[in-house]
Amino acid sequence: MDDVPTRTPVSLASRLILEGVHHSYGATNAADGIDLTIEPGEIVCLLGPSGCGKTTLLRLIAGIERPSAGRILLDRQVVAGPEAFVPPEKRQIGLVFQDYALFPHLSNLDNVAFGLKALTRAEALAEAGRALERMRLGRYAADYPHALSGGEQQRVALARALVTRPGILLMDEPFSGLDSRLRGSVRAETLDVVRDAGATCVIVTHDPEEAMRMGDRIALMRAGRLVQLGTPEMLYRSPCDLSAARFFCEINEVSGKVAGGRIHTPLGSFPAPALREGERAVAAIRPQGIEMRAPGSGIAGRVMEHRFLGELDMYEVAVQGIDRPLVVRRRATAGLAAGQNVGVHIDIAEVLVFAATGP
Ligand SMILES: Nc1ncnc2c1ncn2[C@@H]1O[C@H](COP(=O)(O)OP(=O)(O)OP(=O)(O)O)[C@@H](O)[C@H]1O
Repeated sequence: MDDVPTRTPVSLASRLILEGVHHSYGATNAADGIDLTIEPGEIVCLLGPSGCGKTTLLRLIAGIERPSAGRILLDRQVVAGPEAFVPPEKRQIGLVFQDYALFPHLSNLDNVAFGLKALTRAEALAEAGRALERMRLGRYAADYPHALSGGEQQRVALARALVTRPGILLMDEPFSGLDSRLRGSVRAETLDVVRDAGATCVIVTHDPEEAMRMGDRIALMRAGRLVQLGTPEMLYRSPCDLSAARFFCEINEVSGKVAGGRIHTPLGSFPAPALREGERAVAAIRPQGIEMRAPGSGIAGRVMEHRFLGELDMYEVAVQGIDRPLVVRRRATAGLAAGQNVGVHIDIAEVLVFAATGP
């Protein structure tokens, strides 16, 4: 094909609004009053541990499930609510599942052409062919999905989801079937294609790093609820509670008590302006926020273990007054080995303070 467009045709991106959305399976509240607005063209990742309700929310948006209360709007149209329910095929959505859900008995070209029901067969095949070309899969058009690698199958699934130019693209753990070496490149490619298409996009993932790479915003979920919504930086820097902090980064948790607006711990005192006087609290210290200098400065510590991990090595450092050694991540320091005494210094910018009785 000579006249292959290099960019994916632009969709008319939809605004998605969820208002007080509830859904339960028996006694399990899989969606427990979700309010969320996603702007046209925005990529939002639904992030959270297994069973928190991410897939249920995606299925509600798609129209595969119907909410027991609340409303879902696409642009100004109510697609789910007490007064209306629009079935999935009428919602102008594109879906990409974890297992790609390609039809094994159809060629890659026919898989992509499948949703183009409004076109003649010849038009649908031509359009599907262009979509495969854009994904650099044109040479596999006549082949069957099983002959492709996982990454290529994922791209066929993405071509199929985008060929109808949906206003909103919904992806459920789209990269989890790929091995870790392939995942990074397929992720980056997918992000380019989705941005080019301009579609609003909701991606379900349980991987915080993936959410930070892909999402304009991240919606952090727990037990059917939305616990925090914001940019990746906002969620990483200012997690709403200790559980959210733990979810984003390995942390050292050091207990202490609040006095004079600060938490006092064996590692020193840190500002705790939002906490009550006398309250038990936890200082969460990121491993990269701990520095080891010559003994005699800072807090006395001893290196218990050193593991070479490439760019940043991991050290475990015992400090008096703390039950477990601190996990420290630093560039490998020549000669710093297990058994050595060090002076521990904490970078206050890497310390978050939370009430001890978090969820
Ligand atoms: N069809 C169903 N019948 C009964 N319970 C269900 C059904 N689907 C989901 N659930 C329950 O609803 C809750 C939310 O499930 P959901 O699959 O939405 O979570 P998730 O965050 O996507 O989890 P995962 O990451 O493991 O896929 C879980 O407790 C789950 O066991």
